[in-house]
Amino acid sequence: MEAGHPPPTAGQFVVVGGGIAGVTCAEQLAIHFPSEDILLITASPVIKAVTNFKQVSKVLEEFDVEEQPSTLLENRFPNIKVIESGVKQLKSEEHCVLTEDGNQHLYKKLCLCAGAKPKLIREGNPYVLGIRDTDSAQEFQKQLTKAKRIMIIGNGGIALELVYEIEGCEVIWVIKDTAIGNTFFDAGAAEFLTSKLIAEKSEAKIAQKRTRYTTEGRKKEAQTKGNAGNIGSALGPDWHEGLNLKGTKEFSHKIHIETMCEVKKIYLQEEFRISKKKSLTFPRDHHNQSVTTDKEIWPVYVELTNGKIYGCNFIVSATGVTPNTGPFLCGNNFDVGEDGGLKVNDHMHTSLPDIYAAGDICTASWEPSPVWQQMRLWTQARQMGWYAAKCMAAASVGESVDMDFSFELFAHVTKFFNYKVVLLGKYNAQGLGSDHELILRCTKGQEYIKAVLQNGRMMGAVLIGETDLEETFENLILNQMNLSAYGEDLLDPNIDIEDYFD
Ligand SMILES: Cc1cc2nc3c(=O)[nH]c(=O)nc-3n(C[C@H](O)[C@H](O)[C@H](O)COP(=O)(O)OP(=O)(O)OC[C@H]3O[C@@H](n4cnc5c(N)ncnc54)[C@H](O)[C@@H]3O)c2cc1C
Ligand SMILES: NC(=O)C1=CN([C@@H]2O[C@H](COP(=O)(O)OP(=O)(O)OC[C@H]3O[C@@H](n4cnc5c(N)ncnc54)[C@H](OP(=O)(O)O)[C@@H]3O)[C@@H](O)[C@H]2O)C=CC1
Repeated sequence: MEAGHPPPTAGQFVVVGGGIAGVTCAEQLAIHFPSEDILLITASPVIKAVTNFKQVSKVLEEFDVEEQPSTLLENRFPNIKVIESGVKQLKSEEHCVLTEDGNQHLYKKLCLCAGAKPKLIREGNPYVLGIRDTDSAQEFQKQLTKAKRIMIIGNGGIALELVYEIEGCEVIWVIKDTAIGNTFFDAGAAEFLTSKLIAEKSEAKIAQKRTRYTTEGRKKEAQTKGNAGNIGSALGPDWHEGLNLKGTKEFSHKIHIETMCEVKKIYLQEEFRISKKKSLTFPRDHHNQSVTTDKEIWPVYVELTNGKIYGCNFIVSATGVTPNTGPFLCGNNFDVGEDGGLKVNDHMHTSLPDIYAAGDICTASWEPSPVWQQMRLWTQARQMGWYAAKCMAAASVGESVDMDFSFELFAHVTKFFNYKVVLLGKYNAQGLGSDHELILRCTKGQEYIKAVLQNGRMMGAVLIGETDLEETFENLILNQMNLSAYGEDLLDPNIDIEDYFD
């Protein structure tokens, strides 16, 4: 053992990370073993608790997330002890973790749930912001209140939410693809949503989604920012509800989309002034009107791979996440996936003895069901944390456990541009090649429904709007009924498909 450290506590169940995955895992372990102490070690002074959990259908689930002081968790589960200190080092051979407060903790079984970090287009550039936790979201808001124009890079969940929510600030949205929202939508769904984006945004306040964060937790977080370099838990749905996402201007929405390009070079103001040869591009809105004469001097200029250059106040890099596997895991020989996550098998077990992982940090490395894929989402963090606890419990008493049902079918419910969005199975025909057919139904401004079929069987679906079809489609994907005989009738609005199949 490390010289100078207090003697380690006895081996127990230890969970690292106070996000959805870690907290769910600790809670389940506490329920399985009421007479044992469960240690939850987290770098953030608030934890994320799942509340109001509702199983909407067999696989679809909805819940709220509350950011709470860790004492609330300890009150609910007297056998959970929370340590608010980052893990400095894992010593897997010694079954021990060292924390930044100078203590060491022996584990008999450990679950790593340390989440992920934003994957930024440029590390260390003060004008490039990522959004992950409460602190980074607040920093973004602070910068936005002084901004006239910002650039958003990326085409996934965060970018989709931001372009819809930001007001009073020009947005140059830079995407690699031809259509918006590539991580969730195909071109058809993107077109359906784009029409909403360019339509004048209603003055009415957008209906709230879910999630409330307690100010209690926030206050405490502000007071205890002692864990320099450590990240807080990821935000979740409705993270922007409490933030005033308004720039300095009076207009509502001004978005210019640059498709099929990436960032080539970022110039600071001074660098740009020196390279005078470059001429500025004036951004245009959807009517091809110049939105500015651009006499402005901007703090930062961005050259895109299509040759255009835009000045802006700052850049948001909404370009995905990287699993948070270092430096506290250095020196341990984990198998990692292509995306850098800790590989876990069908029992959430990593490649090292007695170490499990769940949530954004891990890479699912089992042979998945044909209609499931990993995405770093809230629901999967909860499901993985829950299932990891079940596997840890079973292993410690020598029992076997079957794969949890939630991994049978990918199911995600969320909101984009104020539409309810349900994604099921291979919703974008991922991995199906050209051997599939799509059946579509679209009513502009109201709903967009897409069913993905292969050999007459439904493999996935996208449901945008209040379609009420999620349960029926979920069943059709799960039971793999041959739907060839129904053809296009499957989405005929005159046929009540729910009655047909339920
Ligand atoms: C802006 C934003 C919006 C999102 N919106 C949605 C959405 O609408 N729907 C959806 O499904 N998903 C959404 N997500 C994704 C979702 O939030 C994550 O997938 C999920 O929260 C991951 O949970 P986790 O527990 O694995 O990790 P995290 O929530 O990141 O938790 C990791 C925990 O580990 C702790 N930690 C890190 N390092 C250490 C260390 N060395 N020692 C101790 N503790 C450590 C952290 O402090 C934190 O408590 C969003 C993400 C972001 C950033
Ligand atoms: N409502 C919801 O469900 C929400 C979910 N989230 C989740 O939070 C996490 C973080 O969100 P986000 O950052 O948007 O991540 P996402 O993974 O959703 O999207 C990242 C986007 O950035 C693109 N990209 C990656 N690298 C570059 C680059 N160098 N230049 C330009 N574009 C690039 C990706 O394109 P490509 O795919 O081609 O690599 C993709 O379009 C994700 O796990 C996401 O699923 C976030 C907000 C809302």
